[in-house]
Amino acid sequence: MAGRLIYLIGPSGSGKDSLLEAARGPLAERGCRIVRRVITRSAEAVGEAAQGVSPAQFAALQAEGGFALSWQANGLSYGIPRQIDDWLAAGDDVLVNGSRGHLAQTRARYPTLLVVLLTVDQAVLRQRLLARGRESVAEIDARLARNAQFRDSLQAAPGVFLLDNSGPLAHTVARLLDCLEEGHSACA
Ligand SMILES: Nc1ncnc2c1ncn2[C@@H]1O[C@H](COP(=O)(O)OP(=O)(O)O)[C@@H](O)[C@H]1O
Ligand SMILES: O=P(O)(O)OC[C@H]1O[C@H](OP(=O)(O)OP(=O)(O)O)[C@H](O)[C@@H]1O
Repeated sequence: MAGRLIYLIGPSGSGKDSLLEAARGPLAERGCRIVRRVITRSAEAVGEAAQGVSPAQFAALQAEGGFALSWQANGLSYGIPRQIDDWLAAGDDVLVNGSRGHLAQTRARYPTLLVVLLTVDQAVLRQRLLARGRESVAEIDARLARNAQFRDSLQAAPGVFLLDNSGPLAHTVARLLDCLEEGHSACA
C-alpha cells in the first residue's frame, strides 16, 4: 500500500524546522521519513533539514526532473526531491516541510495528503522571528505580511489539521504524533 504524504505548513517562524528536528527520532521509529529540501539559501544557513544550492544548480536539478514539488517564496527557490515518490510507493509515510502558497498544486499531485498547519499567535511569531535573527527586520515584516494573507482562509479550510505551537515544543511534538497515530479526521 502506498504511504501517505504529510504536508507540514505554517508561517515562517511558526516552528516547522524545530518541530521536524524534535520529532525526527519518534517519526523514524514509526516508519515516517523526513525529506531533505533543496533551497537556494547559503550553505551556512541550512542544516540537516536542507541542502543549499546556487540558483543555477537549482535550475539544473529542476530541468532534469529532480523535484517532485518545487516553489518560490521569500525570494528563494525550494525543491522536494523526486525520491519521495519512491518512498511513498514503497509504503513509507513522508513528511515534507511545505508551502501554503503551493498547497493547491501539492493537493493536485497527492490527493490523499494530510495537511498539518502549524499555528502561532502573530505577536509571538514576530518575537520568534526576531529572536531567531536569521532575517532582517524588513524580511521579517514581509514574512508577517505574507502570513496575514493566508491565515484566515487556511485556518477555516476543511481537511486541515491545526497544530498550535504557541506552547512548549514538546507538547507540539506529542500532538503531532497523536494526530498521526489516532487517525484524526483530518488525518484520515
Ligand atoms: N514551541 C516553541 N517555543 C519557543 N520557541 C520556539 C518554539 N518552536 C520554535 N521556536 C523558535 O522559533 C524560531 C522559529 O522556529 P523555526 O523552527 O525556525 O520556524 P520555521 O521553520 O517555521 O520558520 C526558532 O528560533 C525556534 O527556536
Ligand atoms: O508559502 P509559505 O507557506 O509562506 O511558505 C513559503 C516557504 O517558506 C517556508 O520556508 P523557509 O525556508 O522560508 O522557512 P522558514 O519558515 O524557516 O523561513 C516554507 O517552508 C516554504 O518553503
